Amino acid sequence: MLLDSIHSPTDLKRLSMSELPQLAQEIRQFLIEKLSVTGGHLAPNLGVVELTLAMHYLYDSPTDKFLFDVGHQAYVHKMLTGRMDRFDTLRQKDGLCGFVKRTESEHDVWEAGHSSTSLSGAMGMALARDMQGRSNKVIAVIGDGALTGGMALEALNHIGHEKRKLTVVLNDNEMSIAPNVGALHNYLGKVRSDKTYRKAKDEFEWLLRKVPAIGGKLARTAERLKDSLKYLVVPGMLFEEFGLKYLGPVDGHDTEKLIEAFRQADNCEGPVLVHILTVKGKGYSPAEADSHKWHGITGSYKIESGQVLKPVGPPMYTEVFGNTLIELAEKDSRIMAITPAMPGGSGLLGFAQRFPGRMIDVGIAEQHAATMSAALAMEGMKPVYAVYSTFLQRAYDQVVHDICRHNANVIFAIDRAGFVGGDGETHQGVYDIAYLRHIPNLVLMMPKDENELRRMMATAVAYDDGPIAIRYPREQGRGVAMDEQPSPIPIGSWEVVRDGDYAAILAIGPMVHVAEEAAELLKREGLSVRVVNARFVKPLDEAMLAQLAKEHLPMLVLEEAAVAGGLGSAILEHYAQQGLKPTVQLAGIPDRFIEHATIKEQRAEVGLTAEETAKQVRAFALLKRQRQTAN
Ligand SMILES: Cc1ncc(C[n+]2csc(CCOP(=O)(O)OP(=O)(O)O)c2C)c(N)n1
Ligand SMILES: CC(=O)[C@@H](O)[C@H](O)COP(=O)(O)O
Ligand SMILES: [Mg+2]
Repeated sequence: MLLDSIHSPTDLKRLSMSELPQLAQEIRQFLIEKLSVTGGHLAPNLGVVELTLAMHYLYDSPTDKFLFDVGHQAYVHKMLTGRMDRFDTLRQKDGLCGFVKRTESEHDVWEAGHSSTSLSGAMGMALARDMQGRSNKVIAVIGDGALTGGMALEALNHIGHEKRKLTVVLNDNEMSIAPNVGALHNYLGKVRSDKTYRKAKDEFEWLLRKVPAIGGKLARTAERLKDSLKYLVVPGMLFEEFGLKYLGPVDGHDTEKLIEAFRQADNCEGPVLVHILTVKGKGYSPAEADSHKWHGITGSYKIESGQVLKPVGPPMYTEVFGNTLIELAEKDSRIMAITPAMPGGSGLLGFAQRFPGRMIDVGIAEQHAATMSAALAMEGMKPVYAVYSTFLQRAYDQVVHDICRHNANVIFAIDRAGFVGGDGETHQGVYDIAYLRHIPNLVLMMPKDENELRRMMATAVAYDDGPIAIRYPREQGRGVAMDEQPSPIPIGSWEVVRDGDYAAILAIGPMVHVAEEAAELLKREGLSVRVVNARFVKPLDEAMLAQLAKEHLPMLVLEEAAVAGGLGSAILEHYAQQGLKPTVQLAGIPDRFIEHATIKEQRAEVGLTAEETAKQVRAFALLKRQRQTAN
């Protein structure tokens, strides 16, 4: 096996070009086998085997900078840079990160997780290089999906302006996670299939090669003619208009052709875009046939059959959301679903099938999705903006400026709220409470189980007074019975799920059940603890807060979200404004990033467990005695 001899890019360079196809085959086999146990982003990585080989074969990483957009397709890069032996730990606690990770290797120069940042990174690295008089290469690999992200176009615009030397490799596999959407996608499709240009270009080059060595003038004319021919037929001219030289399309699975194209790019002045055509999932038939499903696999699969092993038990919150939205949309034709490139992950495929034209996938464009939703609401529609908590971070200003300021009646369906597990720190949905609750006009709520999610969706659709957000976790429901006709919940009303008079735990979402388990543990010690489902972050249930203060119950606020700016902070602010000083302790995510692991491990890492919660509540007794002694 050639692969056994590869421990660094230096080892790779010792191989002959003719050995690379075999190595590519071995890399694919390695990925298919390893990920059949660990899960991960199989299809994207199978599509970039030859590309990554060509880059490491021709260039000198880390002197030459490789920037992988999103970074979910960097497994081959990790294999070639000495991390093959760590793939059994992929996306696991203290294991190999599923994205590029600077602390893992000197070859990992640019981290991501969120898409469309690589071109800005490349521009910055090229600028720094030039300011420091260095001469290294800068190569950014960006997919056709990530190219629909606004940041990428901002960077392209600047790259074309600066005209500094760098290479953009556009990895065009016609797929985002779902099939890619948008004018850019259609445009690239023309280049992929433009037989006229490809035939004319090949014939022209054949002709040029036939004519004996052409003198300078005629060569320059020929070059100009080729460019004008290109201008006439090749739609890839968009990039030339942006100020980048366009090369391609190149077969993205032919290592030799890729190396030739990169060499050509290296010989050009200024920025170059090399457009490569690849197949997402290349080399594994189930993934080639359905690269949407095989974009990212959570869990394991059977290699031969391609059967993905699904968790048994209640449906994910996402599935309950998708099914409930269909029910609601049956009765309300104003309802539209908007997704920034995540129709599958957000549970909207059924909705799209049932209501063609009422599910709008805008591509990787969270900002555009938000502002467009505001306009839809202003014009009498009932837009449901379905977005992961972490990706909504991209649209913070649009939420403030275009939705809440207008009090636009947009419904936010914020999925992946809380820890997300294997995707780790770039994807944790733990900041949305902090970045949303301070915005005027917004209602923010989170259900304790899947039935309450349905009730909150009914609440949101019935609510016409402005923006309203529901956040829910990346996990299965609790297996509770679901109301046939979910009834709306009074806005701002919390729920006492367990009575008690020793202390109170105010919890939200899945933490309500952690609180109930903690209360059960404490009951065995004779301590009766009240559990409140503090399901509205905004508005707070001020009547219940007054009651709790009046009873002098010490309180613990339990949330799977950043403590800073979270629900607990809101409660402390409320009491401070009332001039009250009850005992309120906060339990949530501390001021640091939480890396990849299972959700259970991530919760344990920050103490969001029944045992830790019980310990904190038990400490109230000590606090009480200390206070009594002091008085
Ligand atoms: C800001 C942001 N929005 C959404 C996502 C989710 N996401 C991850 S990869 C991906 C598709 C990327 O498509 P492309 O760039 O073509 O790469 P490919 O997977 O096809 O290689 C999306 C939408 C993200 N990572 N970042
Ligand atoms: C790389 C990326 O951002 C997406 O593929 C993300 O990993 C999807 O997350 P879920 O698996 O939670 O849908
Ligand atoms: Mg793609």
